[in-house]
Amino acid sequence: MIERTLFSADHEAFRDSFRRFMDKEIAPHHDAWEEQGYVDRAVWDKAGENGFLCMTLPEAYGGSDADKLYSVVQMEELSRAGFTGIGYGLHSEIVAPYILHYGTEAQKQKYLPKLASGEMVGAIAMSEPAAGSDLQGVKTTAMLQADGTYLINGSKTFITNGWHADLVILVAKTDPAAGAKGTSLFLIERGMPGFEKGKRLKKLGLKAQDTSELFFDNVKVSADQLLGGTAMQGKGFICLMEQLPWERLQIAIGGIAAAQAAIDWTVQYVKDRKVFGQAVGNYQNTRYTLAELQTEVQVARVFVDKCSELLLQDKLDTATASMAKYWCTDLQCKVMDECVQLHGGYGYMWEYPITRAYADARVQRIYGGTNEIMKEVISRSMGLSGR
Ligand SMILES: Cc1cc2nc3c(=O)[nH]c(=O)nc-3n(C[C@H](O)[C@H](O)[C@H](O)COP(=O)(O)OP(=O)(O)OC[C@H]3O[C@@H](n4cnc5c(N)ncnc54)[C@H](O)[C@@H]3O)c2cc1C
Repeated sequence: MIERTLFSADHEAFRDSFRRFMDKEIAPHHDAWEEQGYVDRAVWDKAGENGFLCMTLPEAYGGSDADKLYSVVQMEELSRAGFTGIGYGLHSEIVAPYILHYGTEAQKQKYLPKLASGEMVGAIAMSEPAAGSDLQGVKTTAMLQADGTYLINGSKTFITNGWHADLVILVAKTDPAAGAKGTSLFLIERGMPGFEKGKRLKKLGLKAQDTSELFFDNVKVSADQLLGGTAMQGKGFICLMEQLPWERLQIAIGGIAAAQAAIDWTVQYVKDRKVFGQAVGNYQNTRYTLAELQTEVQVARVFVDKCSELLLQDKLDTATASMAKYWCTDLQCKVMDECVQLHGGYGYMWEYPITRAYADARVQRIYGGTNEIMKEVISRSMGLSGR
């Protein structure tokens, strides 16, 4: 295996300490959380207390000024262990950065320390029942009123951390006739009159993740809740586009870590499992299958590590990140399928981690922009267009 050069000794020490945290605070409970359909709120507080949320924020806003590789380590560890109910990544590396990059100073001071401490759980609400890939088709509106407030109406679905969320970055149209240029981002807090959570959605995988519907019925907010203030009205789509490379790379990072874990479990399983008087791992089909999967995951990891390097240098472009997202998640699903096969009937039993990993993997090709949309982005970067 090619030695990874991405991480320093400090990153690896952090990996050890986060593993200890997972062993103590997550591992004993994750099965029960899958049964109940959400993680206990306390696991957010504990992560905050231990400095595991929003690590890359500046210290002035409650973070640790850590580089993004600490977040990469955390994502890898959660994915490797299959703790897919834990939404720290989206909270720390998607929601908080929007506020850090585009928020007013008052918004940063109001919300970032609470996100870092775990006092607030964050979510981002783009998708709607009739608008996922086509975000320009968002129907939720935030109409400016004569008194300077905004009146918000609409609904969102499939929102990660949605049920626990105390703070939601909401994508809404401030000028429905203006297409992408009429899109703005709002900061919506739990308890604002007219803002209601819908049901937690029952899913094929990510059983402990509180993915929810959100409803907005005449929610009246002041201009203070417009992310970045009135100067940012109509600029929401640009913010969404700017954040895409890192968001997509995060999915690829998780995908490759999960795929490697699946290979490792399967190697152990096929050594132990005997059929026709010998280990399953002795069969050439098993050995070649695992050799092929390991080769592909190794190749993918080198590419993803390179993308992380580019990210640190601020050079990761959307098309390259889209390649990582599409290719690594396709590979993740292929690895899970082959590894389930090598487990035989046990690979179909929920108590086996490979079964859960198989179910959890499927959504990786769908959210964060579907893999078809990734190919649209990549082909456009090659000067190709369907229209
Ligand atoms: C578990 C889970 C968590 C999620 N978390 C969040 C979240 O936190 N916040 C949030 O806002 N959203 C979230 N989503 C929503 C997710 O981002 C969308 O489901 C995704 O973008 C796809 O949109 P859609 O479901 O409307 O599918 P559609 O857009 O209806 O797509 C249907 C099919 O058409 C294909 N398609 C669409 N357009 C094209 C095209 N131009 N060319 C070729 N094929 C195309 C798609 O690839 C797909 O195969 C989550 C979804 C899930 C399942």
